[in-house]
Amino acid sequence: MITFEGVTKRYRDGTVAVDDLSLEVPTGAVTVFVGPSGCGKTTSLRMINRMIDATSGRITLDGRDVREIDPPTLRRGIGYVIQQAGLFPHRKIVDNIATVPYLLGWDKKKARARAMELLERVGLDPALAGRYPFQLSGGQQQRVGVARALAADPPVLLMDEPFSAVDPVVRASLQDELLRLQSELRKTIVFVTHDIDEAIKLGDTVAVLRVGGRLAQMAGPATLLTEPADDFVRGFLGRDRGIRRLSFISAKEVRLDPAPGELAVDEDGRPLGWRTGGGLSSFGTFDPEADSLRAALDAALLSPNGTAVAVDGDGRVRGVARREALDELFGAYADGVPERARGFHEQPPGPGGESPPEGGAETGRAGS
Ligand SMILES: Nc1ncnc2c1ncn2[C@@H]1O[C@H](COP(=O)(O)OP(=O)(O)OP(=O)(O)O)[C@@H](O)[C@H]1O
Repeated sequence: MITFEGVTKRYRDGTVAVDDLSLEVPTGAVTVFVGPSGCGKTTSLRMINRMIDATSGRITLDGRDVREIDPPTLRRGIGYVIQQAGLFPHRKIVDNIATVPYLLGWDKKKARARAMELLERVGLDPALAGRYPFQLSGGQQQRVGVARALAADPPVLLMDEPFSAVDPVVRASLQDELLRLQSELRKTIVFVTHDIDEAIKLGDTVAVLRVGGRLAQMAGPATLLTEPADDFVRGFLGRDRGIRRLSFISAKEVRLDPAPGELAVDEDGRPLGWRTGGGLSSFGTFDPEADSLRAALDAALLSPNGTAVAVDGDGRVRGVARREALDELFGAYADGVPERARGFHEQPPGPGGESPPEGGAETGRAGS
């Protein structure tokens, strides 16, 4: 665990970037620092690995004051990922990833083998190993940045706006990849962003900072959306809080009815459409085992009769969710949403999970 205990950072010119910050970063989870430009996110992050030293207060890592640990030793246990990856331009990808193992004195063969393993782990083609950074796309470079930070298997990962220089589609896939990696690796991650949607998607816990480096609220994303502490947090969260909250409720709880005869299916039981006058109309699907209530609602809205089609992982019809069944759950959660700790946070679709089932359905899958 990392703790901030009354941490203040005053720069030489008198700017107070962080003011009496106290919070706990739990082990094995993603904690996001989010807030407007200049609120002290980067300063807070860099005080953890002592790229910046606090003026007063104390930061501990597993109970030890980081000031008692010499910076090179401290940083060996802390991976660091920055915007635009910060790769060494004259080193091949494989050697970029192996930077820390080389520094640690690993033999070249072992370090390179580790780099190749990580290249695959972050979803890159091993054939890219021999290229130079300029020969990779921005998204690929960011993946290399993540691989490099993971090379020596540090328990802690600091990520400073790592995905903000790429376009929204690439950014979403990098976020999904990080969630997937984290479900295997369970690192202690501190992630800085100014994008509240990214914070809500990635964070197990989200710390909202206000300018002046003061903590406005720290909570799980569902609580943040349900109970913003004040007008600043409410304003920062923006619109659609009610809909976005639904991403934190599993669609498992939706009551299913048997599929009616109006729903046409193919020979494998996959939906084809709702029978209307002369043909088939559109429909939306959701997988109750994997999707959220938001995805189920979206699926209902995609069907002209307001009924969502529930499918299994292979896209076969399991039943239907009528609007009344969805409304029951909306009512049940009107006062609050259980945190991810209660067992659900919509995970990114698995490989191939984004393609609609055959028959051209629009799926109700909604990003969180
Ligand atoms: N070396 C420095 N000397 C003086 N002031 C600084 C220095 N570095 C940062 N600051 C100031 O400290 C405050 C916090 O900066 P910081 O970079 O931590 O914020 P941030 O929340 O990460 O911002 P952004 O989202 O724009 O990157 C800002 O007012 C900034 O201008």
